[in-house]
Amino acid sequence: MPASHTVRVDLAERSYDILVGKNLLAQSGPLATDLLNRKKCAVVTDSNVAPLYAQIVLDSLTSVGITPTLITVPAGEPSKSMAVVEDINRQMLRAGLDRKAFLIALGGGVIGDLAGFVASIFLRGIPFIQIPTTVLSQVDSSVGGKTGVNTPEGKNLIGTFSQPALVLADTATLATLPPREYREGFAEIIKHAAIRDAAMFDLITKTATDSTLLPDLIARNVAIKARIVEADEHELNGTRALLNFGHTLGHAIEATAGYGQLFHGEAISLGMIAATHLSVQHSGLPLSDAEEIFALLKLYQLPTQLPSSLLTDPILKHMQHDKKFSEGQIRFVLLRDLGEAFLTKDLTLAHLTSALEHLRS
Ligand SMILES: NC(=O)c1ccc[n+]([C@@H]2O[C@H](COP(=O)([O-])OP(=O)(O)OC[C@H]3O[C@@H](n4cnc5c(N)ncnc54)[C@H](O)[C@@H]3O)[C@@H](O)[C@H]2O)c1
Ligand SMILES: O=C(O)C(=O)C[C@@H](O)[C@H](O)[C@H](O)COP(=O)(O)O
Ligand SMILES: [Zn+2]
Repeated sequence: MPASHTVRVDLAERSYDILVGKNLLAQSGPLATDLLNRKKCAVVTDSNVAPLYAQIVLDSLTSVGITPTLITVPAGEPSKSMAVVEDINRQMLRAGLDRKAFLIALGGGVIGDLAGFVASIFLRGIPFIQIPTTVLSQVDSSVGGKTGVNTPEGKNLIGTFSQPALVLADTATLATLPPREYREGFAEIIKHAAIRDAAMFDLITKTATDSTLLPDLIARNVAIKARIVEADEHELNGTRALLNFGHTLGHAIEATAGYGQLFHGEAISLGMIAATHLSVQHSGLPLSDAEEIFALLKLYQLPTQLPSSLLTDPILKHMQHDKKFSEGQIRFVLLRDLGEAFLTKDLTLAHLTSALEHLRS
């Protein structure tokens, strides 16, 4: 069955398709062969996804004469580490994979970031295909080429820009997501709408009670990211930085909680509420718009209050290790209106402290 939606990411020689639809896993072998014409590959996945979906992908690969090596890492954010990167690279070397091999990242954003990074450095780089299996990874992390791992100092501090050759977003896989992991992805969906497309709020609201709308929402929502990445692939001209809405404090909150304690989307929900509050105070965002964002995050049962165990000082310390903090200045994304984001360096630590206080009230 063909994909129900195709979104093209136009990046000259690094262009690729995002296919969105049901039962794409079973087509991964023929699609990979048509595109790459390579005979060996690593399939990197995690311990939750492997028993559910690895065999379908392995069978599809072998059906077209590709020899796959399955590599499974423990599920969860702590696997996004340099130690696991080294381990995967060494497993690939021991399996005899060479520069003619390719890699498939099968899983959520953790696997996409981790395995995409491995592909970008293994023998100085081999092509890779993203097969995202969470809402978050289908609308966000599988697209745009940001790969990498965390360190105790902060999120995503080691990594590369490396675009996939193809993204296969099989929406049938979302049926097995636990509810908390399903809902988490809507934080990034709401983020895309908040920064670029206020009209999408309606579809996001309707999808909460009608999941048949999900493939359409995913395709339309990931297209927002695709257009932004096309305009600023390497985050150089200020356009791509808008995708960091909610992330300046969100990443710091996520790292302070301890990787995996608060999910990425949950931390970004808190970061967006803080950024929305600052937008009302500093950039004229109407309070009713801020309330609309808040209501949508609530609808998807995302966190709206900072856990009391997370103290302000450690959060601000983590924030100062982030890529968004440089030469004493904080890069922050605010909203002027729903769907209209902009970048500022005018906020101070005092402003962020007050936004964190707001998150506690
Ligand atoms: N590169 C980017 O542009 C980008 C964008 C957004 C987020 N991220 C990163 O993505 C990561 C978060 O991704 P995530 O939310 O997908 O987390 P995740 O990869 O940890 O997946 C969430 C959980 O769901 C399980 N799972 C995955 N697919 C499943 C399925 N179909 N059925 C049942 N269980 C399944 C996983 O094993 C895991 O336990 C963070 O590290 C974040 O920093 C990267
Ligand atoms: O693709 C981007 O650009 C994003 O900012 C998407 C974010 O949702 C994602 O969490 C990203 O990893 C954050 O980027 P970082 O450079 O701040 O680590
Ligand atoms: Zn994010």
